[in-house]
Amino acid sequence: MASLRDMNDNTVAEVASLLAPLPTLQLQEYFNQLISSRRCNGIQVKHNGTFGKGVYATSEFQEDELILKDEILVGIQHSSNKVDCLVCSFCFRFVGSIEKQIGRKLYFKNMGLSGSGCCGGGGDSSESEEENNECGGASSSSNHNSLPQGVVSSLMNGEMGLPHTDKFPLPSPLSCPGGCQEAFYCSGSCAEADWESSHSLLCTGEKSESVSREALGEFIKHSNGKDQVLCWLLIAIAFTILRYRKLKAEHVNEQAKQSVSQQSLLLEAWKPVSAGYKRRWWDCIALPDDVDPSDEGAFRTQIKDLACTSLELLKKAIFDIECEALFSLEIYGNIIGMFELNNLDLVVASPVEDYFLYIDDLPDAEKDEAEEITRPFLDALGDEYSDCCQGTAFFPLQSCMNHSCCANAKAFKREEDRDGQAVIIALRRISKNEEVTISYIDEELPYKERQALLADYGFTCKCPKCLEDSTVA
Ligand SMILES: C[S@@+](CC[C@H](N)C(=O)[O-])C[C@H]1O[C@@H](n2cnc3c(N)ncnc32)[C@H](O)[C@@H]1O
Repeated sequence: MASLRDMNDNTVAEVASLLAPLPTLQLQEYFNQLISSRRCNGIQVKHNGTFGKGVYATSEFQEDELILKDEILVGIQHSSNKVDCLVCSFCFRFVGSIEKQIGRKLYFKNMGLSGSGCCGGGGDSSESEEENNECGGASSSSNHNSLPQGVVSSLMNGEMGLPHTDKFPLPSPLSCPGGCQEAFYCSGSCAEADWESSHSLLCTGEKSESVSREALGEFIKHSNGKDQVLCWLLIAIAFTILRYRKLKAEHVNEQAKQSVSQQSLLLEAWKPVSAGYKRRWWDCIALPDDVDPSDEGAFRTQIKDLACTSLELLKKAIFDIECEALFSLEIYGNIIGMFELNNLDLVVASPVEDYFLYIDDLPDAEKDEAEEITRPFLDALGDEYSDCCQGTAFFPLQSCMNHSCCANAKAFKREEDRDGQAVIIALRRISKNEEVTISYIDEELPYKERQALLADYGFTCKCPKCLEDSTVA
């Protein structure tokens, strides 16, 4: 087990430097670059003096105006949601066709595998799913009439077509270039970007660059059975290793110009993770409701033991001696802790929902004609016709937003936002220099419940609403 005790002095020093806060100037430079690459010029990230970094408006925003669209650094679709929605493994856009989406879902449903529900299931959230995604309502029966498997298969395989689906074209799914049959993409550029950023190390197919595909499979199985956050961690470590290798390759080409140490290359590769707010997983994880406060110590030890076990599996799967520091328990705990404190729901609305709403809105004669064909499928899907893509992700800029129970912004997917990016919209006018805040919790809850939920993030909220409510609570 890679505890600090087992590591040589160099690696111990490397772990310490990875965990040291980034110098202010470097941090500022990193976020300035990120902001300009995202083309969201009305904001800046800066320290607010009281609780770390925050996002501030550098120009005025009007109500409903877009403040920020942030790309995912590391994200995952919930494993239970994978049978409900076929999406690009990199950008989370729906792929295939309406027929394929419906056929596939019914196929898994007939096997008893589907059914996470649109607004149910999965993952810690710093934003309510309701706000991220509005699930509409075509009239559907909750009576799940199953269809013959032959009909379902021909729909899934593209042998059977449904009316009006040409209005909802989706990109054809491209298979993983590594041959894993688990990742699919909406385009060659997404396939390439995913391969380069993490998937080449995580692919279980024949072209995998992992140390052991068997160990990788074991790690994934273990994580899905315990806590999906471990899969997220696997991607975060693979991402850092591949960034390191890329920087090293670039450096080898530039070697004659200047000499850069292995340690500084790893520090540079680690910067996106380094810039995130973090604490150790077993220190910051919220105590579940069913654990008695007197058992808190034992619970935290149990979480640390889980981290130790999964770290062993991870090392067998993707260990890289040049990045040994990443495989220490301290780093491991801090990456998961960062995720726990910063993750945002990843939600992408379903084109299948749009399709049935479109049919429902057709003029009577056309609607009757279409529904004769579509109705059995809608009935078979039941309320799950509108299931959206659900997952969880870390967004480097959005994660700098602090909380307020009377926030001036929120995460909200608009009609046109059809991929996994985080979209932040102004809830009211925001003036220049004002801090942009979002609510991590349901701000309509009573004061005490809000504070209890926010305790999981390690702070007591002192926003104007809390200050006022605390006097009457
Ligand atoms: C998602 S991060 C927000 C950015 C963070 N301030 C940073 O320095 O990167 C969440 C953490 O920020 C701090 N935080 C956010 N909102 C806060 C608030 N209203 N009061 C006190 N601390 C807050 C807490 O430590 C929380 O765990």
